[in-house]
Amino acid sequence: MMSLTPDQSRKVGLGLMPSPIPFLTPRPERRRPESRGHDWNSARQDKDKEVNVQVLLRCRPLSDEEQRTNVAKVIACNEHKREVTVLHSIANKQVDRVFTFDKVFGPKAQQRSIYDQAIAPIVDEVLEGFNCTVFAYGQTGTGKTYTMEGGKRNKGGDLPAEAGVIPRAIRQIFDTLEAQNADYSIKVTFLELYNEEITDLLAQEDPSRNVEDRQKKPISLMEDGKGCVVVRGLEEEAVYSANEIYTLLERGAAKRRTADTLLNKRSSRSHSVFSITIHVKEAAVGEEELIKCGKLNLVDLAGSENISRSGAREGRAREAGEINKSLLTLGRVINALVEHSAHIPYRDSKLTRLLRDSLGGRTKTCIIATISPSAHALEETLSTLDYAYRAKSIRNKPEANQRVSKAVLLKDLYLDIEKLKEDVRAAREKNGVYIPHEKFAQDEAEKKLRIEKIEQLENELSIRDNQVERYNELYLTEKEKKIDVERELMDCKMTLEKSNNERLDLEENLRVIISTLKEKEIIYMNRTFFN
Ligand SMILES: Nc1ncnc2c1ncn2[C@@H]1O[C@H](COP(=O)(O)OP(=O)(O)OP(=O)(O)O)[C@@H](O)[C@H]1O
Repeated sequence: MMSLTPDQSRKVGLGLMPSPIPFLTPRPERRRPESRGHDWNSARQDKDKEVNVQVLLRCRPLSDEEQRTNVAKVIACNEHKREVTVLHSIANKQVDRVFTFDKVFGPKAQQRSIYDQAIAPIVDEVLEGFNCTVFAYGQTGTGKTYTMEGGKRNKGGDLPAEAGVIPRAIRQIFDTLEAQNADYSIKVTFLELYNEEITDLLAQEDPSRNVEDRQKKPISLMEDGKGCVVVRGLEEEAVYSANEIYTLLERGAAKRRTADTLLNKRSSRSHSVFSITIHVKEAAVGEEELIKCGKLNLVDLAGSENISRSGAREGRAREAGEINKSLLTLGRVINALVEHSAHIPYRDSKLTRLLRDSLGGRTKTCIIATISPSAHALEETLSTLDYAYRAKSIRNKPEANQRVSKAVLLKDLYLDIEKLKEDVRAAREKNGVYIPHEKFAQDEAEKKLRIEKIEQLENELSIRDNQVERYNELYLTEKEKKIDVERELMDCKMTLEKSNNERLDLEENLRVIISTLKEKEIIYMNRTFFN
């Protein structure tokens, strides 16, 4: 079981779903925010409204190297028609393929324009209390990280033109809340999923701990009993200004593992999830102060290319295999959702467990598919386009998070503190991890139910096995009977053929006899006539 260090216990962060967080209001003296006109009742009325996952397509420009070597371009983007055309010829015959997406951004599209058109409205939804996810999907080197994180910061602290979705989202959140004079808190987490293991990209190395302790990152995924996935042991970092984000991104980027591949020297072979949780104090209703909460997940997936093409070998085979397992499961989840299958294999990989609510759940989701215009990447580009096109038909039911009263939030926090104290005690005494009594009882009850279910399934399986065995025996008997009948049929056919041949011989003989008789009759008549 995992144990927590006192340092972690201070900062333990929970969940892809918003967790109760201390209300860090930077300016308590500020006046109440003006209402932005959002009607929470209407948000609740929207409960059953299904919306499709939004899919955007971004094609990067040819790199300097590609331009220098005159690499052919096989992609044409029509932003106005929201179409991307893959110029393709087979045996001198032009067989272009055209795909339509919710938005298409060509090689000239600027980071700012993509953000303003596609992401800013999503961040507005987060500020209204929704959970939203944006994830980047595509082949290595097509610009996923460029789109999500973007270029380096300017010295002055302004956003550079190359800033990606993450810094722009943080800037928009701060700007909006400041303009409203809102009381708010913003917290971020940054995790990496690599070889089905989660690493906290924001966790500071504690030099006082020994190497073994440092390597043991007790981060695990847990279900919270309400169908939500919780990342246990993840540090939540409070952010007080938009400029701080670069320090966090740099801290995270430094920790991200990269491996050289034949396609891209510093190819990211892991998935990363950057989450921003916002708590905003709303106008008080009577005595009660209400707090709304929204969460934005920004997911940068590992390169989608297949293992053989990326040149991953031997030492990295496991690594590549695991990454593929997560992406394959993501593909299977998308297929199952599109085909309305009864079983969606979310549990088959950590990535799909993490993204569960974003695919077919209550989260608003947007996928940015990134492609290269180069002829060399044609095969992967077509596969990304097919994948992204399929994802367009996934339907989610976005639901705004319930507002919580400050009193309830504080109560939750006190409970959390108590739990963390117990965790620390358990860690100090090195006797495992503290689990509250109710949680333990609930886990035990679930375990009992699961054991009963397994027994029931085993019984059903054994009944089915017996049936299968019986049917097998029946099948074998029938098969033998069939062989006998076939043999008899063959004998009959041979007898029939023999009889037929005999009949033909007899008929031939008869014909000879008749003709002989006729000849004799003529001779006899001639003799009689001349005599
Ligand atoms: N739209 C773009 N405009 C200009 N340069 C771009 C664009 N997209 C990507 N690039 C450049 O292409 C290179 C590869 O991009 P990036 O690292 O973002 O790819 P990636 O898809 O994240 O790859 P990986 O899967 O390895 O993480 C970088 O040098 C980046 O600056």
